[in-house]
Amino acid sequence: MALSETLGLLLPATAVLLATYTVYLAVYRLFLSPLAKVPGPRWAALTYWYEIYYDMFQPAQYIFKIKQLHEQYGPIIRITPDEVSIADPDFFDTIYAPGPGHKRDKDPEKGKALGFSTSIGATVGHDLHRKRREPLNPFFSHRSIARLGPRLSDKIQQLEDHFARAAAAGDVVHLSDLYYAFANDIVNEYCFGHSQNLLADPALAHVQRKNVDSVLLGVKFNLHFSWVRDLIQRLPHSLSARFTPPAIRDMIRFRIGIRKDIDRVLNSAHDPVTTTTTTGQQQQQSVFTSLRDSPSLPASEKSPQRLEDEATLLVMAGTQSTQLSLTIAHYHLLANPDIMSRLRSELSTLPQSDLTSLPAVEKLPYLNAVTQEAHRLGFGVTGRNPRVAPDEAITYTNPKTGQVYTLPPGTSTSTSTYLVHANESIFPDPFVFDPTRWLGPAGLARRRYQLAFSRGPHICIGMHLANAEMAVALAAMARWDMELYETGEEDVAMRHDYHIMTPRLDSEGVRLRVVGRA
Ligand code: HEM
Repeated sequence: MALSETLGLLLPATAVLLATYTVYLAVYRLFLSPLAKVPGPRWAALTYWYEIYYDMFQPAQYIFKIKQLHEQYGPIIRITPDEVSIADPDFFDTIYAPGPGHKRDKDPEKGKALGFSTSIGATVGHDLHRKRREPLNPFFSHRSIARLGPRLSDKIQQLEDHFARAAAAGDVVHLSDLYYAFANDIVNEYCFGHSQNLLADPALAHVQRKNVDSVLLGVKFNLHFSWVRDLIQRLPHSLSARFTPPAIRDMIRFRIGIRKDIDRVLNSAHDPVTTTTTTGQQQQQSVFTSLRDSPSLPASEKSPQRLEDEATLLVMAGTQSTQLSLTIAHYHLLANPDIMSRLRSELSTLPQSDLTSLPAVEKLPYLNAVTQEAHRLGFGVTGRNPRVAPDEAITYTNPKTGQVYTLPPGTSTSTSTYLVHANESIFPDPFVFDPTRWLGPAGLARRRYQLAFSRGPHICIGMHLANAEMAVALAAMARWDMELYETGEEDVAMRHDYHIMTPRLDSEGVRLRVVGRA
């Protein structure tokens, strides 16, 4: 048979097959799927293009649309053909932190957005995640972080030197850059025993921060079209470089730097680097020397590629999220003099020598409340981070109608932090920065709705580190009189969800002038 005849038969047959499959898929998704009875817009049940529209054409807006849809359809809705959103703050733990005996996997599709697929943050399976996370946990306990006090003080001194120089010269301080550098130096030193001392070079910090922002702007594309990224990565370097934007090239350089650090650690495998604490105990110097020596991890888990993934996540998460919470807190302290004055009067109750002491400042209730409120309006990881119960059905009863929904094992289910932190019944006037909502018995009761660090097996490993950084940095900034410079609430308010909360896209970050010592 001639080629043209074969094609003449094959093309219509393929078209008929495709059309039949499309009709079958539509009928399945709308009527036969176990999720068919879950309320929500039919377009969202029918096609992923509904989500793609609100992620890509309305830049990173689906998170807000989902809140609107909940107001329209109720607390449980289907937001993609395979994912259900439940806007019930009291159901959060069932999805994310169900307790012993219940497994929760991550949704494998969502991990594609960021890359570093073998890091704990992107590990899909419950058991593998546990195996990878266990050797890391001791490093990030409250006790371990408490030992960092003196190192934090050095970095605070560097930060204050910038404030002092800016006060003398009348310069504008790019606070977002300084906090980016501050958090980056600390997490690098903790992971590898050294940093690039970014705080000494705010201009470089600016470039790196902007590059990370640009990379994050690509997360929605990577989420929906990860195959394009994978394809580009498989091209010869000379070709792929043409399609690679400058920010991604910088990210590649960043990963090459991380790999060098990992190689250095792995190559000193028989010479573990240890330090002696003030009590004379020997302790591992850095996170990665410890991972390298961990007896619970098989060799395959210590491959350079896996450790590179782990380190990339730790450094990125440890820098960007902490910078955001610090910047939000600092902005609101300057924009609301009454809040600043209450913080200062609390700090004035401490002896002078304790003002830079981590154990002393982290116990201050109002300073802690300011931190909590900054975390709340930072919304933690804004990407929905759905969970999948691999071997049990999840049952949800709509409290208003009494209707029961049974989501079969394997259903991707989520509650975004935005749905909880912006819930008026828990946080009245949710977009107002009000630390007092975390004080007293009512404040204590509200803590269970603080989800900035999530909960359950994937709870943020760097929570105590971030809080320690917040405590010492906020105590330090309160020692200075500052004025915001060409900065408004739009520079710290969530306007997009690019995995983390993103303010208006043309924001320069928080900038200020330092008047002098308070
Ligand atoms: C204010 C600062 C921070 C916030 C709001 C924050 C928020 C979060 C959230 C919400 C998660 C859970 C994501 C999920 O459900 O998959 C998470 C995970 C993680 N965070 Fe943080 N984080 C912060 C600081 C840090 C720091 C300082 C580090 C570095 C030490 C860090 C490292 C990680 C890692 C490695 C994970 C993955 C944990 C796992 O999947 O087991 N984060 N973070």
